[in-house]
Amino acid sequence: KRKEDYKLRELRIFLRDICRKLASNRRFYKFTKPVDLEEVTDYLDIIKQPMDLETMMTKVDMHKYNCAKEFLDDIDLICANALEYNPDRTSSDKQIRHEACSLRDHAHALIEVEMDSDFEIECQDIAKRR
Ligand SMILES: CC(=O)c1csc(NC(=O)C2C[NH2+]C2)n1
Repeated sequence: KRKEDYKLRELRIFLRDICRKLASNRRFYKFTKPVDLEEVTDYLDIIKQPMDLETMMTKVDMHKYNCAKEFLDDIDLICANALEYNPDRTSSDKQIRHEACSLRDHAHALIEVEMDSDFEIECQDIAKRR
């Protein structure tokens, strides 16, 4: 095991905790699982790269994230997808857009508060080398 592998293990432990906290917040319920393509039949016509919190937890376990920025890029993707798929002036579209923006802001704020900035810089250097 190299020194940087221990850093990436610490990153995975941290990101699992962030993912758990977001997925347990009822406000973000719609983003916890992949959109059901049998219910929402036109989803893939509009959204080319679906993302959700359960998929992100699996990606943590599969060592797909080498720094918190890569994790936040997928959070931003969840949000952008929801804004794109729900653009209308209806209250249901407005509500899901609000929930999506809240997920994005909560995730960024949680990581900002809980993550040592030097640790993220070290992880981003590892990410660059891989
Ligand atoms: C995850 C996501 O963006 C999502 C799941 S259902 C949905 N939208 C609707 O069901 C209708 C409300 N206007 C269309 N958006």
